Amino acid sequence: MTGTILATRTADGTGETDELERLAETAGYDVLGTVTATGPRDATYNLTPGAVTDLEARVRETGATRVVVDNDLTPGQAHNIATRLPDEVELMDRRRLVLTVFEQGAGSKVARLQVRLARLEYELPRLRAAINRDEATEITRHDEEGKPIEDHKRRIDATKQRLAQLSDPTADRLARRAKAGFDTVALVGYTNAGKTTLLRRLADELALNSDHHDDESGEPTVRDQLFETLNTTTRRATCSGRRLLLTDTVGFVSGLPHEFVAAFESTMASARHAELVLLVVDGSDPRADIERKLTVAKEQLTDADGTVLPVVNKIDRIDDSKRAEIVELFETPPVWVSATDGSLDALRVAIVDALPTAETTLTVPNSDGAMTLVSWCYDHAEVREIQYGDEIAIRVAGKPSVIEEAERKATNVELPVQ
Ligand SMILES: Nc1nc2c(ncn2[C@@H]2O[C@H](COP(=O)(O)OP(=O)(O)OP(=O)(O)O)[C@@H](O)[C@H]2O)c(=O)[nH]1
Ligand SMILES: [Mg+2]
Repeated sequence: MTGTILATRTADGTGETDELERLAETAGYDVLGTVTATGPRDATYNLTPGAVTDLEARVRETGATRVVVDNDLTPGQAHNIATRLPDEVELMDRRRLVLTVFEQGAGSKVARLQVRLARLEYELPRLRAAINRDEATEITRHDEEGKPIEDHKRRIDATKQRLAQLSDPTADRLARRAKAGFDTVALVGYTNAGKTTLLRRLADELALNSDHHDDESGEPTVRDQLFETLNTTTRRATCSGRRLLLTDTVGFVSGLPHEFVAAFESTMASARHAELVLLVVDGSDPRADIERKLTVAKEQLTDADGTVLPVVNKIDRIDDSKRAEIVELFETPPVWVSATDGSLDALRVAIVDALPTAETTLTVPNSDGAMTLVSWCYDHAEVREIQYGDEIAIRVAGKPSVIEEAERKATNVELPVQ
């Protein structure tokens, strides 16, 4: 653990450091204290001069070896703050901290390359600024040719090329699966909302099989940390006879630095192409946070193909008055759940209701072929009613392409041999 001091700036004195603190803890830093600057933006530090003086004092008094500033710092601002701090203190801005957390969490090859690209892009303007200040010697001592900017750019290009070669198969995979009769459902939402916990509950209660794909490292993990899920995980579930593929995604974060958009891209692709998106919200957050986080989510989901179903999680931690207070934030009524306590039946019903559904009645001669069709219907859709006689009438509902296939199969059922 390295002793860390956080620094934030707010215009009106209502500083919010929870998220920064959790990010720092997720990175494994020991947070020793926070300095809050109140007042307008200051171009030299992006803090206030008074706060930088406080920061300097706090660092010296606690022996902290790292400072994390909540705002994004230009290379010049970073330099100005760094010169006020003891030499051994590492200074990072919020972006650099998010990068560090991503670096620790990236599991798959693609995720690692995306994080590497984000880091190289983050470093490029800083490297330029350092060279302009004639202080490049330290940063560039590994660059023997002495062309650090060109080399850096070459590394960026090489990383982009490797990423392109490993092009993300998410969209293809989802299209294939949708064709194969699966309803694709993605869980999205702010980091720590409870997506992974919910996925595990739904899959555990409903799973016939689990379906693992390349990008994933086994059982999805749940820890009280941000960005616990950096790689998507897909598991199979069955809901009212319908076969679902549930995909977990990395949590959103507000003010996502642009370098990370690519890192989020592959996980967001699964959400964008899913037939249904469960937008998971932590109901125990303060109302204002929920509102802010919903705005972030909406931005990310503007081009989603499917229906978006809001799900308010952690209702074990809220009372009726809190519910009444937050319900008005939603354009469509949310489903209320607790992923850790209580039943998810209402959610399962809501999932099936929200999926595109077709219904048909198949009438086929009573034969062995009919029995095969009946059992196929039970495996792939919801059999709502069945009547046996000389003919068998099966009223069945499910994914439209599955119902079409059932109709095709029904026309091929042959008369029984007399
Ligand atoms: N009290 C309570 N805690 C919950 C509930 N659901 C999840 N949690 C806790 O919330 C924390 C975060 O849950 P995760 O499932 O990892 O959240 P996530 O949305 O997957 O987070 P990221 O992967 O970081 O995006 C864990 O400590 C869970 O145990 C709930 O219904 N009630
Ligand atoms: Mg998760």
